[in-house]
Amino acid sequence: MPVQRLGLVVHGGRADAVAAADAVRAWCADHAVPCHDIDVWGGPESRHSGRQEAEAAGHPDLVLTLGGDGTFLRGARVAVRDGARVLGVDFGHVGFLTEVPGDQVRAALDAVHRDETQEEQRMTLTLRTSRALSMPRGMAGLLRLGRGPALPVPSPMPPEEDPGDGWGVALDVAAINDVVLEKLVRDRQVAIAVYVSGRLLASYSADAAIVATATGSTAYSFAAGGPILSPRVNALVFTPVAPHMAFDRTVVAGPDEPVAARVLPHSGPVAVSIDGQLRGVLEPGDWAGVYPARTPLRVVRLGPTDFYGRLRDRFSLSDAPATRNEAAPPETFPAPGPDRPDDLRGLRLPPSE
Ligand SMILES: NC(=O)c1ccc[n+]([C@@H]2O[C@H](COP(=O)([O-])OP(=O)(O)OC[C@H]3O[C@@H](n4cnc5c(N)ncnc54)[C@H](O)[C@@H]3O)[C@@H](O)[C@H]2O)c1
Ligand SMILES: Nc1ncnc2c1ncn2[C@@H]1O[C@H](COP(=O)(O)OP(=O)(O)OP(=O)(O)O)[C@@H](O)[C@H]1O
Repeated sequence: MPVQRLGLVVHGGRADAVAAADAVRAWCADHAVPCHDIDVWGGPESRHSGRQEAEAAGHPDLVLTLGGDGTFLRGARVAVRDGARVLGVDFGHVGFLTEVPGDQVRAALDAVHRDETQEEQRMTLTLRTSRALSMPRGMAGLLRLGRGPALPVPSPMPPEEDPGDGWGVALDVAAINDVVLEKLVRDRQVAIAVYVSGRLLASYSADAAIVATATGSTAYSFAAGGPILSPRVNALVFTPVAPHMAFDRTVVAGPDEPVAARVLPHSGPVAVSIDGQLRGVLEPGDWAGVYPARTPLRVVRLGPTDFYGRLRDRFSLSDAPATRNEAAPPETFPAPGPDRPDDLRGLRLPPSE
């Protein structure tokens, strides 16, 4: 379907992204597509939830981001609320989530408009907490030392969704990368009992506990020693950060196996971060349960994804020194041939020639 309305998220600190935004507006004018700038950075009065941003932008069906992974996450937060698609144009440092090189923005928009693109659905995470989240007094000032003003605390889902006592409060939020429970103050670790699929796994005293999606498996979860998951996998990846115990392994849970944590009595305050943004604080006695959100993120792909090529490229993977004298191996396996044996037909492999 052609683009009906475009929401534009721009990394204002990058001259090339700002210039590309002008090209996008010109493309929209040429194609009679309404274009709405979405200010996801704004001051304290203008930082809104994804749902409010989507409404203020007139519910775009395509959110285009011009920036790095952070800019993509900010735009995706708006897109996922409405089931809109998101396309990331790369003007950043890592560019794991962005799809299109900066100089190909017009060609990419043409392809989307002509319906020549593909869509990839990424599982997102949401959570229930024992009580509505709140932010401690003075936090807003501290957050200004970081990436700018805080997002609002997530609202509870409408009451009709809530079955009542004991199940806590369902929060109206969708994480693309991760939900992180981390220590709020540097000298007080989090102490949490962790449950997978409703069963106690272990109690941890740690700097943080990460619950990541496959998308987030290359972000904080990776830095904490977690595994890399294909974006095609729907799973919850639980990884403790610096746990003070011998068992520090990741546990990968299925999409119907929630990961929950009870904050233990002697724990320090626990910051709840969603995709890197602090959204509230839990205290001893509180709990949080993380599970798949109802809406997946719809990511525009210009062609078949080469996730593993991107992995090799973005993480600058180098081959073992012991293989240095070998001839460079072929880029693909198996060598492409015209006909694929029957038993390989259903598998995702590089296209045959
Ligand atoms: N130690 C760490 O690596 C660490 C610590 C805190 C948060 N984070 C991550 O930062 C994310 C927020 O990203 P941001 O750009 O707004 O803040 P940021 O700039 O602090 O991000 C940190 C880095 O993570 C990269 N990144 C983000 N999502 C990624 C993904 N899915 N795969 C690979 N790399 C990814 C970014 O490009 C950036 O280089 C959080 O969701 C969390 O996963 C990482
Ligand atoms: N329009 C804007 N107004 C105010 N601040 C902005 C604007 N655009 C970007 N910024 C600031 O730029 C920074 C964006 O950093 P962030 O790391 O999220 O970008 P990114 O897209 O991930 O790019 P990179 O890959 O270079 O990190 C934030 O500090 C944000 O406040």
